[in-house]
Amino acid sequence: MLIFANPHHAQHEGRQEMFRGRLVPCHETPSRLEHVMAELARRPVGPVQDPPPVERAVLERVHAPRYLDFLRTAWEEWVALDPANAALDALPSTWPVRGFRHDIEPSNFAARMGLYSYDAGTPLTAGTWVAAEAGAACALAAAQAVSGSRGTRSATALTRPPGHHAGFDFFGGYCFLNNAALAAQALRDAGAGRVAVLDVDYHHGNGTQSLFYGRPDVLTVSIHGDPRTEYPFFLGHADERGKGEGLGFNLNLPLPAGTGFGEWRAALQFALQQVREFAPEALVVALGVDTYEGDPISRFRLASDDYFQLGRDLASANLPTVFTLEGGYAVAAMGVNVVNVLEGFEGR
Ligand SMILES: NCCCNCCCCCC(O)(O)C(F)(F)F
Ligand SMILES: [Zn+2]
Repeated sequence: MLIFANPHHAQHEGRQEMFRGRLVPCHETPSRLEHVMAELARRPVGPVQDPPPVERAVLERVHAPRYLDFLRTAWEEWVALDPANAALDALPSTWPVRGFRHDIEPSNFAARMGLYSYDAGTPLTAGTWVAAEAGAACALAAAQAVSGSRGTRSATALTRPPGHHAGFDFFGGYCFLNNAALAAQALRDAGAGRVAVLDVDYHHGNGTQSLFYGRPDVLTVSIHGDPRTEYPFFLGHADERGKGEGLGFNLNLPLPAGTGFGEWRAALQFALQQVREFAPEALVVALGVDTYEGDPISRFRLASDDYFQLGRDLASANLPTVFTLEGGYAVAAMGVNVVNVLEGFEGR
């Protein structure tokens, strides 16, 4: 397995997020990835390398140019408003919900923060763009590594910030660039006729679903906490099956809070069966380990040893596979749980 680690991830370190109505210290911290890197040093599953730079045109295969422009310059705009802003993260506070217009881009910075986001839990900081772009580079390098005849069997984008909540032109849920979607699109552009994305993070991959919802060439499957009670709340129900020629190529498997590995694994087996029937040339796994029983913000009950089984089950699909790191907030167990998946996948 080739591993591409984000050398700039620590440049994204939010101070506070709006969480359950209060501003609290961020859950999505640099130490999450540091724990994974430390565990990989103890239990190597393959060579770890920096990714090559990413080209803007490749990011535009998934994200809107005006959104990318905004992300790249948002921090300097924020500080230009008031030098004191340099000591604060930028957070949105007003959003264009139903009935508002999205076609005209206001010149007001607070308005543009809201135009390009959907929650106030995702602080934008001085280094966010550099970190997010380098994370996308990891995902693209991993996709490249498994592409074509000389492709390796598996590759992992070891990165933060995560990506699966980010859409065509919006950030949220700690995500800015959709790494799993970028990998899937890159696999398609490298010649894979069909690609499946399987999202095993605790939270529904709303961004990934929305990006491919009308397309039959990318199957998107997500196993997650029931959105009636769990974030992101407003997408992820079982009746969302795709639209137009993409109808039948989106599958949501919402599970109740409190779900244990037995029921969760049954959903995984069903998801893998649908992937097999789709017969893709490659698989992207949006790997969040916030399904862990000790996760502070999530409510499934997987134990660390269950992640070995998850890795083995994913390997049973027998597909060239790209892993993108998504969520997981029990920081001390983060490294063990992620490496358990990768070791299980590699048949260790
Ligand atoms: N009252 C619930 C508030 C939840 N706050 C946001 C949770 C974001 C989860 C992010 C994630 O774990 O899905 C990702 F993989 F993207 F990192
Ligand atoms: Zn999550």
